[in-house]
Amino acid sequence: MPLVPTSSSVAAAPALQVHRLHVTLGGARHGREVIRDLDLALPAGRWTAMVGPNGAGKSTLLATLAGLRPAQGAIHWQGQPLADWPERARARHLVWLAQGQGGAEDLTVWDVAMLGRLPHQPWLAPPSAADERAVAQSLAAVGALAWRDRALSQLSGGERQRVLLARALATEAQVLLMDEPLANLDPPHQADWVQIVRRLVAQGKTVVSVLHELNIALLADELVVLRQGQLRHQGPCGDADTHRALEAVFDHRIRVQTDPGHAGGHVVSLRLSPDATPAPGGLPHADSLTPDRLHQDGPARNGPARKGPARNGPARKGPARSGPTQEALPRG
Ligand SMILES: Nc1ncnc2c1ncn2[C@@H]1O[C@H](COP(=O)(O)OP(=O)(O)OP(=O)(O)O)[C@@H](O)[C@H]1O
Repeated sequence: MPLVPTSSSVAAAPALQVHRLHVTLGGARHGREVIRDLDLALPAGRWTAMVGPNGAGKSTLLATLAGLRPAQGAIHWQGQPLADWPERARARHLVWLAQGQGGAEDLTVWDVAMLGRLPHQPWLAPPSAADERAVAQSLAAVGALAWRDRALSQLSGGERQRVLLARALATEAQVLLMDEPLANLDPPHQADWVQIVRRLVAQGKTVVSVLHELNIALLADELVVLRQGQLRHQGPCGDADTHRALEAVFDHRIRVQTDPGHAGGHVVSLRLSPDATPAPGGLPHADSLTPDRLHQDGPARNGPARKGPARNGPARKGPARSGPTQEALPRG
């Protein structure tokens, strides 16, 4: 495989190398290419945040890196082609937390978290002491141990999200891919999530997370900025070039400023442009919806129902858009 160009920040051997990746969704006949000719190298033992506008291809890319979407091009984890990983080894090495995961509604919180141990368990074997310990520690880490006997269906959106995070943690994988893991989490639990990620990284694990919460994304080590299925920038979160790239992909509707009082030292604020002033009735003036804007980032941004400030918050999707669940990862 040809060497993938690495950014200056990818000093150590990359955990992931992607070369000339193309992903088409929607079938062979009416398919749309949503990832185009993408090269990427992600550092091992670091936290990388993937950001970009709605429809940029973030979730598709993350699922593809987990081996859950057919793709053209090369994906190497730890220098080994993804397809060559034995299924069971891959399921232990790589865990994927999808946004808005459903399923397993009748299982208890404990049993849901125990699903994360499947890649470690012999077929039909009861949980080992190590399994029990990993599940208890993971539930404790997200503050969910007290609900261990409650059914998943009895939990709020944020509580459920924490249990699904515990399931991912219980796998004790070297690489964690998380798609909008902060959806439904209140600020204290968002802060807890950041601290959990920091701990994982301190243990040498690699975390890749798709985030709409830009202020939290800027706490990562590295930012991958996507738009229209292409890599627009990759760089350290503290770099001015990264900040400018971030502002550009969001049409300068955000501003990144230095703020020593803010965790990480940089803060993202929204810019309200005059041409987006709501008309009577709350919708943007039709004049502000230029053809350019209407067609910029695909269907998700079309029409007057632009999300405005909410685009920076937890944009949780319903189960219908959530794609394959974590159980879809091969466990062998
Ligand atoms: N089954 C499908 N067929 C065709 N196009 C699809 C399909 N699923 C998603 N898409 C399109 O693929 C593009 C990328 O979608 P994806 O969910 O990866 O974007 P995203 O960056 O995660 O968006 P968001 O920030 O809204 O979650 C979007 O334009 C979307 O409309």
